[in-house]
Order: sequence, then structure tokens, then C-alpha cells
Amino acid sequence: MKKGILLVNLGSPDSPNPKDVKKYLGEFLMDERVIDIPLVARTALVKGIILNTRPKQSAAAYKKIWWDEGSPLIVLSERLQKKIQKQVEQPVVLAMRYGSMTIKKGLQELVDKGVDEVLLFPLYPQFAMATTETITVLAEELRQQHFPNLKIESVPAFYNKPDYIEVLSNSIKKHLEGKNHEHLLFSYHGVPERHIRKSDVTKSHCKIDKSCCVTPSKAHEFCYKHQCLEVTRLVAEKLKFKEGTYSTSFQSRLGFDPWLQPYTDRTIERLGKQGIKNMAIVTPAFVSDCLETLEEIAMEGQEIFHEMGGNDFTTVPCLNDDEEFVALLSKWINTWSKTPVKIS
Ligand SMILES: C=CC1=C(C)c2cc3[nH]c(cc4nc(cc5[nH]c(cc1n2)c(C)c5CCC(=O)O)C(CCC(=O)O)=C4C)c(C)c3C=C
Ligand SMILES: [Fe+2]
Ligand SMILES: [Fe+2]
Repeated sequence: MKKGILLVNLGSPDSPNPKDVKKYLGEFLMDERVIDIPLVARTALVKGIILNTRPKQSAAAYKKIWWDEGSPLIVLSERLQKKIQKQVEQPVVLAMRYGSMTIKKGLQELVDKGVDEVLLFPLYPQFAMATTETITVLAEELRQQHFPNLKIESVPAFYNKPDYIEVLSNSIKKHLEGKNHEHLLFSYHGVPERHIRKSDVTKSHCKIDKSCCVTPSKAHEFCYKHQCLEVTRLVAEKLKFKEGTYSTSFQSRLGFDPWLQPYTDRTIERLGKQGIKNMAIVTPAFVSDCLETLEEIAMEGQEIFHEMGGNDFTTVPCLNDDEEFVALLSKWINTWSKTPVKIS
């Protein structure tokens, strides 16, 4: 048996031009695990409404953050893959759930290298139907259709692994050294509340209130909200943050349905209004910096804070290709490579 690793991130458009952004958003938003409504309604909403207006607006945002080498999310994911490859003997390939660097091409590349056992590694610390699940489901469909002899094992969400929390905490500490911030906001990508209820394996636990996510339950294995709150709690515990000096919020909502709250933009507004002058923000739902961190947080968030009277706004970068993070992922991969047991 020859083993190989497929790292998978979200993906980006091929360029920040409206035509490419429209193509990318069309694929992304037509995913039934992202906009989870029946096909006819989803087609009407995405193709009839969203794709007529959003691509122009999103393209303008992408243009502000695009690098000479390409999309930050792709470039940073490639840097991560290259560094991991240096520490792992087996082939490590990178794919994206949406866009040109498809999971099918990634699996094909591994098969062409003689691989027959794949570790599928979704680059998301927390489980979500719209991220981890859509990757594992698509990989399995592709396996059945095109690679029936391939064995695929998936890495589950790693939000509470002590070594991950340590690496994240070290990075936060390093980037906040000497900043004297009064408040640290942990901002996670949002999801519609409906997604949380759908992923509840017990079908009765999730109430989207202040109690369910802190009451032990089997549901938490697939509860994005619980997993985000846990990352905040574990980092705060590790770094001995004082109560009231940090909080959690959710960003990037789309549409009119309720998404996880409190919303990041309103939280930044509130902190500014409350008289906080020096705040910092960290975005642990993303492994790689991307549109959501570089534009929505570092640009728009900062603007909101300044409008509300705030002064210093520090953004902690994502783990990207941080040396400790590379060493951690390589360690997990090497553990899997040596023993045919699940990483858990
Ligand atoms: C934790 C990661 C993510 C979750 C969960 C997620 C859910 C989700 N997202 C949308 C809609 C959009 N997301 C967009 C960009 C975007 N989303 C993520 C991650 C998660 N999304 C990333 C990393 C990015 C940036 C990609 C990049 O190229 O840098 C966008 C496009 C930008 C925009 O127009 O705002 C949309 C739209 C939904 C509906 C959703 C549902 C659960
Ligand atoms: Fe998103
Ligand atoms: Fe909950």
C-alpha cells in the first residue's frame, strides 16, 4: 500500500474579475451543503438573484486583497503544502473544494504517483456542513465514480487538540506582544443557525442558546458553534486571559435568515462605542488568510472601529505557514503514515 495526503481548503476564483468571481460563486453557492435549500429554490436564489449582483461587489473586494502571485488563500495554502512536504515522506498534494484546483485533480495526481491510500485533510479546525462535510462527501463520491480501488481516510475537526491549541495560543501571544490591547475578539466565519440544527446528531440538543453549547453532548462532535466557543475558551485558559477582556463573534453572514450571533461587525461597533481604544482580532476558523480576514476584518472591521472612536486595531494573522503549525500537521500526518489508525 502506498500512502498519500490530500490537503483541501475552500478555494478562490481564478482572478478577481467579475466573470471569474461569478463562476466561482456559482459553484460555491450551488453546493447543497452551503445554501441548503431545495434545488429549484436554490437555483432561483443563486442564479436568479445572488449571481446578478454579488459578483461585482465581491470582485471589487477581491481586487483589494489580490497578490501578484494570485489569491492569498491559494498562495498561502500552497506555501503550507510545500513546507509540509519537506517534513513528510509520502506525496502531499493540495486541492480546493471549489474552483480550478479540484479534489478530482488532486486525487488523480496522487493515483498517478502510485498512491492507493489517501489521508484526506480538510484544512478547517472546526466541523461545518459547509466545509468539512462537503469535502468528505465529494471525495467519497469521486472515489466511487473514478477511483474505486482507492482507500480514503479523513482527518476530523481538530479544534480541541491540545497541541493545536498550543500552536494557536503561541501565535496569538507572539502577534500581540507589546500591543497592550484592551479587548481580543475571536471572530469565526458564521453559518446559518439552521446548519447547526441540521448537523445535530441527537436531533434535540442544539437550541442555539447560551446553554446548549456548554452542556456536554454527543452533538458537539458536529456542532460548529460549540467547536468555535471551545477554541476561544481553551486559548483564553491557556493564555490566562481575564474574563471580560475577550469575546467571540461570527462574521460574513449572507441573506436574511438568522446566522450565528453576535455578529462581528456589530461587536466591533459596540466595543468602539463602549470606549475601547485598542482592540485586537483573531480569526481561528480560517487556516489561511483570505478575503474574509484581509478585507472584511483588516479593512472593513478596522474602518468600523475607527468610525466608532477606536484607535489601534491589530489583526492576528491566520496560522498560514507558521513553522509550529507546519510541524504539527506534519507530525499528525507522519503518525498516520506509520500506523493505520485514525487520528483522533
Ligand atoms: C469556516 C469556514 C467557512 C464557512 C463555515 C463558510 C460558510 C459559508 N460561506 C458562505 C458564503 C460566502 N463565503 C465566501 C468566502 C469565504 N468563505 C470562507 C470560509 C467559510 N465559509 C472563506 C475562506 C472565504 C474566502 C475565500 C477566498 O477566496 O479568499 C463568499 C465570497 C466572498 C463574498 O462575496 O463575500 C461567500 C459568498 C455561505 C453562504 C456559507 C454557509 C454556511
Ligand atoms: Fe464563506
Ligand atoms: Fe449548542
